[in-house]
This record gives sequence, structure tokens and C-alpha cells, in this order.
Amino acid sequence: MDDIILEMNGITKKFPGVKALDNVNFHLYKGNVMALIGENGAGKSTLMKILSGVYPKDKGKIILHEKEVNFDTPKEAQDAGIAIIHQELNLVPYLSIGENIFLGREPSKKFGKVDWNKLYIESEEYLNKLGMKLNSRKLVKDLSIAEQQMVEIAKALSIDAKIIIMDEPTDSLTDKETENLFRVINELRESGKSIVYISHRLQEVFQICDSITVLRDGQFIGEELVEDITEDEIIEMMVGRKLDEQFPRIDSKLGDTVLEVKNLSNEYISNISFNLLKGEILGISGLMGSGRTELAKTIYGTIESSSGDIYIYGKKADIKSEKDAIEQGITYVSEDRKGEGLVLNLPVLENMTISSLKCFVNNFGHINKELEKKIAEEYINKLSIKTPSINQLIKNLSGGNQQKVSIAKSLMSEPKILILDEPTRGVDVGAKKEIYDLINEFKSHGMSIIMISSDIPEILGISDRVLVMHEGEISGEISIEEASQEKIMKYAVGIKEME
Ligand SMILES: Nc1ncnc2c1ncn2[C@@H]1O[C@H](COP(=O)(O)OP(=O)(O)OP(=O)(O)O)[C@@H](O)[C@H]1O
Repeated sequence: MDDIILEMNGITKKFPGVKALDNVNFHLYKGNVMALIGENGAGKSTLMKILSGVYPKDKGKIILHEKEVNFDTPKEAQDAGIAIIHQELNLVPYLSIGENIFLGREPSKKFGKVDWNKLYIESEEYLNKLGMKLNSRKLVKDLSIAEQQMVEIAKALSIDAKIIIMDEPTDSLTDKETENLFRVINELRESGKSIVYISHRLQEVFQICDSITVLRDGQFIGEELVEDITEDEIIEMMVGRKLDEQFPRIDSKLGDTVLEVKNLSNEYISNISFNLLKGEILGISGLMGSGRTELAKTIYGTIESSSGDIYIYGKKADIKSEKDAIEQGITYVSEDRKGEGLVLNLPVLENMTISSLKCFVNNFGHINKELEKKIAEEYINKLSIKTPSINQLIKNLSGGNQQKVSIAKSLMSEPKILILDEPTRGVDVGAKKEIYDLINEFKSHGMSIIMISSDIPEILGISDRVLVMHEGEISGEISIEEASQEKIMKYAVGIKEME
């Protein structure tokens, strides 16, 4: 571990109203995977954006291979061997894999003509090194997220990056794709590359990282070897206190059927039937692509059904759009919050209240601005949303905090039925607990909740009952008393008969 290749010392960065980084230190070693962790808004992405030349720092020093460096542009960082793979991958969709890998650095023949043959052959060689058999003439838009990520890693190899930064790389990957990514990370480590691994998934940190650096509120808290630390100790470093019970289950009496779905089908789902009781949390598990999100969107009216019916309180409901669903008391919080949930150029306040403005209308038909602000601030406190003010543009919030705003927005319309799709993806451990507490609070007021999640401990931790989906069908229903990780996984891979 002595082989230090990068030191960031005393890094400070201010944005209007926020000190994102305050005198932060960060070290990286050769052939080492360093986890960079901390709560939402702790400053992880900002620190890495400074390292990769996206943002200038206000103060501090960056020492790379024992020399002080300063990167004014991403290109300068790239030339120094630093590659960053952002959460929102940065490839050009309508260019081929090869063109993306060599963008701006195309190999040329005599007289400066692009050597296309070389470009495509070398691109495939880099991909082969990663165990990927892809035709490098294929357009990036036709690749899965996991494949695009591999193209980004191939690009990093092609610039001979010594440092590769991965920001929440497994967020949109299936278990199998994650396994493949870990294989690639292990190979990169063995070949002497240094990797920064930003993640909220502590299990993964233990699986793939050698050391951890923890930030909290823009400050450096500590650096430890993974083998010397426990999960609880990491959490304590992250949140600055011990967390009590991670899954605060409340057992309340369940009521009558609120929602009944009968033989619902379309091109994504087949013959789905289930019911949801008043005050129930129904967990929906299954592998990515099993039709969970499509089921939610069909109930919510944003995907059309070809047959089947939905009943709310025993009455047949005709839901053809999001508007119909909200009027019938159903709200859906999308897993793709940036794409579907939020308007990035609007402030936090408007994003939160946009679909529940009628709750703030006074007797004169005007919006009661004071009430709107008060309630938005209550939610900011309840969900510990880190923002300098309710007027901050949502695009300037950290990813996890954007997510919390999106959840707050849905909760504000006080639905009878709340469908949460991956509610804690990208959310830190402390905030996860706050979201579970909130879900429980709504449950205790009689709200019925459908929670789609890839996180099986979360499904087991707070659901009253679990449905598992496989290839567009419900492959199993398990009471919480009988549910286990193994049972859920069996149903998820399509084994219907349990021995
Ligand atoms: N361009 C910006 N303008 C204003 N504030 C910003 C900007 N980028 C980040 N911030 C603020 O800086 C702080 C640190 O954000 P950063 O994105 O680095 O956190 P993070 O640790 O990566 O969080 P997450 O886990 O949620 O992604 C946050 O308070 C965020 O709102």
C-alpha cells in the first residue's frame, strides 16, 4: 500500500451557499481499489470532478506521481491518465463504439486521413481485454447500459489511464452484469491500475475494494483498510452517529382490499393478478427486466393494458393516464427520477409541490405561498434533504438529494396508493432509514404501498408480503414470515415449484 500515486491535500470547493468540500485529503495507491463513500451531498462527486478537471478547486494541492498538477479541463486530466466514468454515461449515442473510444484521438494514416480500420480493430482489442465480444462498428445507442460501461472502460484503457474513477457503477446493472464488472475491476487492479469506486452499497465495498475514504458534510473523516473495519463502523463514520435498527418494522393491522389487479396483460406483463390491502406494504422483487416497472406503469396508466381490470375499493377503475391515476389516489415514484420525476431547471420548491398545488389553494383560489413553503420545508427536514434553500435549482443538488425531492413530491399529494420504484437507489444509509420511517408513517395512517426493489434485504425488512416477478409474470407470492433471500431468488430466476 506504500505505492502512493495520487495525493489530494486540503481541497476546498465552494458553490453559492454551499461549502461542498472543506480541506479534504484523499490518497490513491497503485493497484488498489479505493472506495469513496459518504452520505448524499457529502462531496464525493465534487472531489472526483475536481480530480478529473471538470471543476476548478478553490484551494488545495493535487500531487500526481510526486508532481504537483492542476487540471483546467477534463482533457488535461485525461492526458495525465485520469479517466472518469460518470453515473450518467457520457458516450455519443449516434456514433459507433470505435468512434466513441477514440473520439478526438482518431488514429490517422498519411495526410491526416482517419485510419478507420485501425480504429475499429484496436477498439475490439480493448473490448476483448475486458472479455467483451462486440462489433466496434455498432452504434452506442444500441448497447445496454452494462455494455456502454464497458465501452467507457475500454476508452479508459485506450488512453492508458492509470486512475479510473467509477461513480456508482452498478446502479443500473443486473447481478450478472455486476459480477462481470467486478471481474474486470479485479483484472484492472492486477494490471496495476488504481480505481476510485463511489458507491452507497456497502456490501459491494466489502466485495471489491481494498480501502475506504469517508467524507461527511464536505469534510474528510478517515481512510481505512477494508479488512480492518466493519460495516457498522463505516456507517458511524458516514453519519457521525450509531444508527439504530436499519429496518424499523411496524406491525399494524391490515385493512380491506384497496386495489385489486385482475389478469392484467400487455406486451410486457402477462396475466397479473394480485390485491393490496389498506395499510399494507407489498414488496415486488425480481431481476431487472422481469417486468416490475412495466407492471407499475400499467397500473399507473402510462403503459396501456391489452386486457385485464383494475378495481379500487371494489369499483372498476378506468386509468388511461397519469392524471387518471392521481385522481383515483394512485401515485408512482419512478426509478428514473431525473428522466421522469423532476424538472432539472426548476427550484426544489416547485419540483416538490408541482403536482399537489391544489392542496395549497386558499379560499380566494390563490396559492397560499406561505403554506406551500412551510410544507416543503417540513419535507426537507423529514427527509434530511441537503440544499442551501428551497430556491436552489434541482440540478445543483447531489444525486441522492434529487431523489429525496422526487419522493417528497409524490408523498405531498397524499395518495391512497403509493407505488415506489427503487425508492432508495442511490440514497445513503442514513437517508434510507429516514425513507423507511416515512413509509412506515404513511402505512400507519392507512396508506397502501407497493414497493419495487432490487434490494432483497430492504424487501424483507419492511414489506408485509412479497410478490416475485419473472419474465413478465408473477412467479411467486410469499408471506413475510416465510420469505427469505433464497426463496425470493429462486422465484426470481423462474423456479416456481419450491421443494
Ligand atoms: N454545480 C453545483 N452548484 C451548486 N451546488 C452544487 C453543485 N454541485 C454540487 N453541489 C452541492 O455540493 C454538495 C456536494 O455534492 P456532491 O454531488 O459532491 O455530493 P455526493 O457526495 O456526490 O452526493 P450523492 O451521493 O448524493 O451523489 C451538495 O450540497 C450539492 O448540492
